[in-house]
Amino acid sequence: MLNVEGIHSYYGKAHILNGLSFEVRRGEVVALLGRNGAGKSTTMKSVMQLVRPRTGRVMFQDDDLVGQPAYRVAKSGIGYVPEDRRIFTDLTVMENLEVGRQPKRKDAPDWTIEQLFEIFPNLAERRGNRGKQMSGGEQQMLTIARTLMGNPALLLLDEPSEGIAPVIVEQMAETILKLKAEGLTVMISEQNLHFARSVADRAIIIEGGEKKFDGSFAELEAHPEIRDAYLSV
Ligand SMILES: Nc1ncnc2c1ncn2[C@@H]1O[C@H](COP(=O)(O)OP(=O)(O)OP(=O)(O)O)[C@@H](O)[C@H]1O
Repeated sequence: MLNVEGIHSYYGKAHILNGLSFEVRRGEVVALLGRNGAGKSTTMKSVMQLVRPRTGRVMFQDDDLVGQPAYRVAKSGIGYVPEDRRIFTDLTVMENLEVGRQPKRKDAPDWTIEQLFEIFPNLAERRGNRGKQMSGGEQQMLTIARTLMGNPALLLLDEPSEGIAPVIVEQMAETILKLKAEGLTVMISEQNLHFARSVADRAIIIEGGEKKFDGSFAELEAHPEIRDAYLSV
């Protein structure tokens, strides 16, 4: 579904992604792992074209996204939830969800607000509340739910377990598994190996903008030296 092929991305002169290639297949949950500064967020931004790779291709359903405006990437079916939650604090939960509404798309789950309330019961209870009255974890859930209102075929979640209470982290894991059960393809970036293993089918480890490992969590467990070299656990 998504084929990233040899991308090089920069911030000014700083060379951040160094010929990175990987694939995300339809229906799987993939975890992009790596230490602080490894290039996980830059990878997601390079898929969304918020950072434009200077070379390489980002193939999404037979289309090269490189050079396309970010809004068109979103319209083509990739939902992106950045690290910093971006809800409208003065709008209610319902209004925030309405803002995200996009037409149906073939090949992608089609969400109604009621279906999203089944997956995010906390949001259902707080549907009339304004964004600013919600906890960090609830805001994180609302950002994801609003992104789903765009009916993406692929969802990119940048560090979904970061900065939220442990009980909400568990809910977040359950939520991602429910989305997978609905057939959504998901890529998460994570520093939390335990969380990643609880939701993802496969791990891709990057360091210094290069891929160092691509395989199952069982394979990763069989090679503790890889974990020790590239992950902080
Ligand atoms: N806007 C920017 N301008 C310049 N350098 C940046 C910018 N954003 C990130 N970087 C640098 O790019 C490198 C990769 O950062 P990136 O945010 O992709 O890492 P990450 O793996 O997502 O880590 P984190 O967990 O900190 O988000 C780091 O060295 C970082 O300092």
